[in-house]
Amino acid sequence: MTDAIALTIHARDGAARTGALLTPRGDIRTPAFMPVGTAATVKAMRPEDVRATGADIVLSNTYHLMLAPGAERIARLGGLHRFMNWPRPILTDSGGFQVMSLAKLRKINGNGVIFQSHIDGSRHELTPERSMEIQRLLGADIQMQMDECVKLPCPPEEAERAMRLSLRWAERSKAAFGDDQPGRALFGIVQGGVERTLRIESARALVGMDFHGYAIGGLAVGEPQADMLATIEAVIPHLPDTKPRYLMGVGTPDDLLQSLRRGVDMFDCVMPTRAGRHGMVFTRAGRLNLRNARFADDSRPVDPLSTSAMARDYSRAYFRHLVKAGEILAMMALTEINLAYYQDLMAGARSAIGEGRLDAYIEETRRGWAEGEA
Ligand SMILES: Cc1ccc(CCc2c3nc[nH]c3cc3c(=O)[nH]c(N)nc23)cc1
Repeated sequence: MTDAIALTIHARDGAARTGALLTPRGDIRTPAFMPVGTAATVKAMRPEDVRATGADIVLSNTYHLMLAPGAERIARLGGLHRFMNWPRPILTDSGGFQVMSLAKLRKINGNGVIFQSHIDGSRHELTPERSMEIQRLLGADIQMQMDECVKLPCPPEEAERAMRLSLRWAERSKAAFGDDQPGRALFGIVQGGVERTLRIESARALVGMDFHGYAIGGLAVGEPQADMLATIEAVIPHLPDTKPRYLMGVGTPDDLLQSLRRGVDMFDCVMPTRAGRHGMVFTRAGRLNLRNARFADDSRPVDPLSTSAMARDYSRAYFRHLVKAGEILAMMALTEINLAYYQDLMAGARSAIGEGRLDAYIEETRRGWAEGEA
């Protein structure tokens, strides 16, 4: 068993790579899509069904779990894997991002962030040390440094302030992670807004601290795809080739393809699960808004080529009926269909990279969306 979490690369196609992150709790095939399980559940899905879509790892959240049910309680109950009955790898975010986007009356100072719970208004402080303590109590296999992600667009001096604060918090997170968590990893998070020089300085400083992997943060916050891709192209050459690269919060199927061909290994996004709960499904022929009246008499399956039986064995008309009626089965089924689509997309990319035909795969996938009679 490897001491830390090691990335083995099986094949390359241009800047893209396919391989696996080997962890004590199981291998993570890359490029990987990681379903979001914010409050210790991938919403509307049982863990065995999440696994059946092809997921090797799920994400969970320091911010949500520290507020409810509490990190110490989860630790007393055997840790997060036991608590949510997910024996495979779990990655937890450090909480700072969620505080800034969810909490009330939050205030960042050099030491950390003070905020009021969005649940009951109770007052909390989250520091790099406390974030790492929570992630350790949860038992996360991949832990994230505490950072500050600025909203875009923002003035360069604001991006610089947050980038430098994130570097100071990177040092403190690494010290608090310690060297007594074999088989677990700590990832640094590159910040710097859309400022090329700040991004490069952040990446080089983090590499100097020697993390197990590196996330590109500060994106998927409303910037155009071109800005996101330019930032990835600026950062990747400054990250170690044999360590994993995780693009946080990204994205649409096209975002994933465009990013993995530039060398990204890991993705997370709420889109497939959130869209599924709102009646929108991803298919090989593009997106379907199943609330639309045009599906009322459409007896065709959602996506006959999906690995999900829900996408093959039920009609669009049936799912439109369920969505309009607010039936719970709609949320369950459409979430599963979307997660299966994202996993199928990643599996196709892994095979294409392995066979040196990634560009053709991307071309034929995008053609399916364009031509699809979705
Ligand atoms: C459960 C869970 C949900 C969400 C996330 C990622 C949340 C997320 C971002 N989402 C969109 N853009 C994002 C940027 C950042 C970022 O810069 N830093 C951090 N720590 N998280 C981000 C991680 C875990």
